[in-house]
Amino acid sequence: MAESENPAKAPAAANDPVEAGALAVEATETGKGKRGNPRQLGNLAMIGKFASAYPRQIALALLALTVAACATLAIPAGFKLVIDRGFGGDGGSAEDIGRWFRYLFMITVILGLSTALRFYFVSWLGERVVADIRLAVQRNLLGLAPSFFETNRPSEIASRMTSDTAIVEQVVGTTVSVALRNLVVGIGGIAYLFSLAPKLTGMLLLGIPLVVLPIVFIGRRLEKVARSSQDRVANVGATTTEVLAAMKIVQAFGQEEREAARFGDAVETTFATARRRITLRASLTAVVITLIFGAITAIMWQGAIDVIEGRLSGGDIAAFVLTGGLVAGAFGALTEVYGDLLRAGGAAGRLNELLNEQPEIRAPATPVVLPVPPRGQLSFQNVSFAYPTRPETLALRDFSLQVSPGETVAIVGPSGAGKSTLFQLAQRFYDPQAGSVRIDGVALSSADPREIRQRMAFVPQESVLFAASARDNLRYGNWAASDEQIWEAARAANAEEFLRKLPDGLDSYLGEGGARLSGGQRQRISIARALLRNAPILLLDEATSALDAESEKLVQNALERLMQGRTTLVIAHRLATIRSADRIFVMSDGGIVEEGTHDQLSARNGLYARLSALQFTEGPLAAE
Ligand SMILES: Nc1ncnc2c1ncn2[C@@H]1O[C@H](COP(=O)(O)OP(=O)(O)OP(=O)(O)O)[C@@H](O)[C@H]1O
Repeated sequence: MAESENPAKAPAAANDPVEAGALAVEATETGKGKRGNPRQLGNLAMIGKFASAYPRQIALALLALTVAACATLAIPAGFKLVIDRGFGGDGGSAEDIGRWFRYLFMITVILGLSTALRFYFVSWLGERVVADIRLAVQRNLLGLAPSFFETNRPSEIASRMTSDTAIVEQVVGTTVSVALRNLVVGIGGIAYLFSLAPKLTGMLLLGIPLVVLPIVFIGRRLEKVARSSQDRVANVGATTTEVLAAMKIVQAFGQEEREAARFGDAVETTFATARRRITLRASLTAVVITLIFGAITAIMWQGAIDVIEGRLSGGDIAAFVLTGGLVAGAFGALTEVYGDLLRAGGAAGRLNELLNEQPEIRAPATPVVLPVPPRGQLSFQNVSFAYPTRPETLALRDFSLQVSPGETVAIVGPSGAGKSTLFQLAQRFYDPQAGSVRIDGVALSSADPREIRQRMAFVPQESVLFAASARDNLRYGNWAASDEQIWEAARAANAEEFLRKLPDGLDSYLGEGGARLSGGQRQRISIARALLRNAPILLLDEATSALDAESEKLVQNALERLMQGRTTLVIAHRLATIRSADRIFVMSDGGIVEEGTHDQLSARNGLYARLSALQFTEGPLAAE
C-alpha cells in the first residue's frame, strides 16, 4: 500500500521498519537533498503564483488527498473491526462476518480511487505549472537584448529550463502532496492512536526521539564520510586519466614504478575511506534495527499485558500497530520535505531571475512612429560605442555615415574594425553611448525596436537555418507569404531549381541547421528569405566561406537581385560586390579611414589597396 509516486524519495513510506531504516541510511549516505539556503524559500511564492491559475484542479487535488488520507487511516480501523467482530467470535454467522469484510473492502476501493485521483490532479498541476513557467521564461528570454546572452551562457539557461523546472515539478507534483498527505495521516493517526490506547501512545511519542536522534546523529557523520569517499574515487579517476594521457612521457622517463606507487596510494586511501563509511553504515543499520524493533517490542509487550488485563482487544492492538507504522512512515516522509523545499527554493530563485530579467532595449512609452511609406534612409551620427562586456574598448569611435535611400554602401576593413558592430547598432541590439543611429530621420532609441527591425532584412555571414521545412525557413521573415511568392523569391535567389528537386518540394525537412543542403544552397535560402521580407533596408554580411565557381556565380547573381531597389549596407568580401557599390568605406579601429570607389581607393595606395591585394578576389575570400 505504499502510495508514494517515487518510492526512493519517501523512505519511511515503506511500512516495513527494516526497509524504512535501510532506506533512511541510503538516503543519508548519498547526501540526498543537498542543503539549500533557507532564505531561498521565499522564491517558492513564484510557484504558488503559477499554480493559483488553476483553483479547480487545486480544490480537486485537495479533496482527493483528504479522502485518501482518511481512507488510509480507516484501514487500521477496518482491521480492528474485522478482528474484533469477524474473528472475535461473538457467535455471528458467516453473513455477519461478511459485513465487516465488505466494509474493509469498500475502504480499500475508496483508498485506491482517491489515491489515483490525487496522483492525477497533483501530477497534472506539477506538469502544468512547469509548462507555464517554461513558456513564461522563454517568452521573457525572447525579448532580451543580446547583451544578456553574453553574460549568461545558453547552456546554463537551457539547464535552468530543464533541470530547475524538473525540481519545481517535483515540488508541486510530489513534495507538497507528500507533505499534506503525511501531515493529515500523521496528525489523524496520532489522534486515533490516543483514542485506541492513550498510555501506549504516550510511550510511542516518548520513544520517537530516542529512536530518531541517534539515527540523525550517525546519519550526519555518514553523509560527510560518503562525500569524502566520492572525492577519493574522483581522485583515482583523475590520476588514471592523467597517467594514461601522459603514457609516453611516463615510459620515456622510466617512471612506471613511481606511477604505480602513486596510483596505489590513491586506491588505498579510497579503500580506507570506504571502510570508514561501511563501518559507520553497518553500525547505523544495527542501531536502526535494534531501536525500531526494540521500541515495537516494548510497545507490543505493554499492549499484550493490556489485552490480558482486559483493557484492550486484539483488534485494538492490530489497529495500533498498523496505525503506528503509518504514523512513523508519515513523519519519516515529512523529514524529507524540508530538504526538497530548500532545493526547490534554489531552483525557483534561478528561474525567477530569468522571469524577471528586464530587457535592456525597450520601446519608449510613446514610441515615435516611423514615416510611411518608408524611405530607406540609414544614418550614423557621431556614434561612439563599447560592448557592455568590454566597456573600456570602443568598438566604434565618433562614427558617422549617411546611407541614402536606394544606395549601396560597401564596408570593408580588417578583422575587428567594427563592421559587424554597425549592423548590431542598426538593428538596435545595443544603444550607443554617444551619438545616434537614425532610420528615415527617426532616432532608433525613440522608436519601437520591432518596427525598426520590420524595416530591415538581415543576411548573416553564416546562414542560419532552422530544423524545419524549406517553406518555413523561407517565410521566416514573412509568414503571410503565399507559395507563389515563395517560389518567386526562390527563383530570384537561384534557389528554385534545387528546391524543386527536393523530395517533398517546399515541405522537405532541411535537417538540423539546414544540414541537408550545401553551403551555397543555404546561402541562397537565406537570400530568398530576405527577398520575401521585402524590407527597404538590407543589411548584408557577405559570406567568406569558399564556394565553387558555379555556386559562387549563383549566389552573387542572387545577391544582386536582392540589393536592387533597396538601401544596402554590405560588409563586403567579394570584389564583384565592392565594384558594384555606390560608395566604399574602409574601416579601421572603429572609424572610417578611407572613402571612395574601388578605382579611386585602389589608386590611393592606402589600407584599401593593401586589403584589396590580400583579400578581395574575384571569387570568395578565404577567412580573414
Ligand atoms: N559581443 C561583443 N562583446 C564584446 N566585444 C565585442 C563583441 N563583438 C565584437 N566585439 C569587439 O568589438 C570590436 C569590433 O568587432 P566587430 O565584430 O564589429 O569587428 P568586424 O570588423 O566585424 O570583424 P570581423 O570582420 O572579424 O567580423 C572588436 O574588437 C571585437 O573584439
